Amino acid sequence: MSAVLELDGVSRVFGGLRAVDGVTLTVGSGITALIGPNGAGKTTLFNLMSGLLPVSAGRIRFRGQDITGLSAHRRARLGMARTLQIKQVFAGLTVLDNAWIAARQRHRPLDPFRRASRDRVTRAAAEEALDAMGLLPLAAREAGSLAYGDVALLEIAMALATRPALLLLDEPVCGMSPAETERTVARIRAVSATTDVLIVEHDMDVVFGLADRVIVLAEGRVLADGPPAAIARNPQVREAYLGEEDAA
Ligand SMILES: Nc1ncnc2c1ncn2[C@@H]1O[C@H](COP(=O)(O)OP(=O)(O)OP(=O)(O)O)[C@@H](O)[C@H]1O
Repeated sequence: MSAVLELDGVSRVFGGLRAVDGVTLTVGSGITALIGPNGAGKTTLFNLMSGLLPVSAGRIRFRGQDITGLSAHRRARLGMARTLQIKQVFAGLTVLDNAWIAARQRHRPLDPFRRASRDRVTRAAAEEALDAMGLLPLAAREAGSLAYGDVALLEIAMALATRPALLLLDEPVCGMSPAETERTVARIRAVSATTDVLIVEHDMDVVFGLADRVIVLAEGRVLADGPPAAIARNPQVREAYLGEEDAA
């Protein structure tokens, strides 16, 4: 089985600080969770993967292709989709239009004469993505009128509408009620049957309930990498988190 995403010695330096320090890892099929104490470098690593930040050193391959120097936009067109901690939907547009705009970014036409068939593909991708997130009944609603949990689901739907090979989710249940969290977790689990997912998440119940594999980052380095049960037992991981609690 080949990995969808491969990082080899990836580092990112901010001034004198090595926020990400020589990370080598692969992201394979199913749901991979990236966890770690505050300041471990998770967000920075996520931004390096998606191309929001350039690496200071190392290489990144996506579906076998070296993408180290590619912009976030180019990575998206190759099939990498991401959501951000700060929700980004067009509040004045309908739910369907939001998904449609997202779908169109990936399925942009090269041939203007094929516009009609392209529009069908775009619309189908938008509707499938909304359906996957349970949002089809809200398709005609203005996105700005949605409950917080539905906005978060719409954001994931917008990423899915590009029909990605890899979906990167940054704290997808942050700020949600327990009921919204449960619903979102079930949707992400269903999506993972057809799309590989990498999730950065602080909620340990979500991580250990959802992930097939957990990668623990501490001080910019990979501390542990394995199935959830082994990670939960790992003494170094426990120590990294206990240290955080002591400091709090
Ligand atoms: N743009 C930046 N400029 C300078 N330092 C930064 C920048 N972004 C992150 N850092 C530093 O890099 C380190 C890693 O930060 P990062 O946000 O990646 O960690 P994190 O694991 O996502 O933390 P949290 O769980 O608190 O969100 C921190 O020490 C942070 O202060």
